[in-house]
Amino acid sequence: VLGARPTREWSLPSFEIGRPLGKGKFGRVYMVRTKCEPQYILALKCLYKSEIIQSRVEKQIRREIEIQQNLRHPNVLRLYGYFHDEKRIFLMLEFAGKGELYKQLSKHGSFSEKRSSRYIDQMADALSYLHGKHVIHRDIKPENLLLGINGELKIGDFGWSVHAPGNRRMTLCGTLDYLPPEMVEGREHNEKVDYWALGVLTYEFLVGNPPFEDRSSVNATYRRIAKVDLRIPSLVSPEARDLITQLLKYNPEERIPLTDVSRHPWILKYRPKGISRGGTDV
Ligand SMILES: CC(=O)N[C@H]1CCN(c2c(Cl)cnc3[nH]c(-c4cn(C)nc4C)nc23)C1
Repeated sequence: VLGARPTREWSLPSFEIGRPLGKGKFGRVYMVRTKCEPQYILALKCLYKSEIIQSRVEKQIRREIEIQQNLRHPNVLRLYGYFHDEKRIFLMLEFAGKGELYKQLSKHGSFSEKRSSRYIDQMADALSYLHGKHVIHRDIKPENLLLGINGELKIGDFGWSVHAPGNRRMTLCGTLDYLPPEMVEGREHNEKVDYWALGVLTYEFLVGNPPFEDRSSVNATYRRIAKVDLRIPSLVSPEARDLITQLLKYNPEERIPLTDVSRHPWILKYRPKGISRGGTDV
């Protein structure tokens, strides 16, 4: 859309500001349009420097920008560029026409086997691409996923991604539900943490809640993850059950590799025969 690296300098006056799309941790996201021809629609993410410095996440934001700017994949939200003024940093992000996936998930409760399978197929594609560039996402969950205009899945937030392998102590601000045992136990971890998260995501799409959720306490969730206390309801098909159990292995080395996910029976069963661009007819 906006070419590899915009030769021109972007600034706030380059855009007509539209409606707010939502808010991230450190600021808001607005739908905007470039003033000059050709007019592009973008999502402009505004981050406040003061908040970034206060929360001591400057390095993380720099990493997010550096990582996402170099990624080009149909299931990864593009970061076209960024600019800043004295108070704020602005990220020029691809606009995902069908919005946040978690809103669809909470609206429907859970997704059909076909819709879930199509999403997981696209996630496996995107994760293979990221791992090929030695990027671990580390924060795969419905809240970080967006939907393009044709229903195709887009991984959005790269706030927690690192270059593999990582074992940085992370202030656990988000949900623990997606963390694998090795991260819950603060041990060294590698890109196989995303395999575990893919298994959690598959379960949550089909069942409507994450597998180790225990609303009684954070520690209860910790314990269930560390024990891999996995109970898959009978509503889940045997093929989906097989894939989930092959991803949710305590030992990272035993988790089914992404190449095998892409050719798993539950994935092949629903893959479009024609040349459709991997979208999910919703
Ligand atoms: C943490 C974070 O950035 N979360 C969200 C806010 C909106 N944002 C979007 C981003 Cl970053 C990109 N594209 C979006 N499209 C939408 C959206 C579209 N519809 C119809 N409704 C919405 C909402 N939102 C975005 C990411």
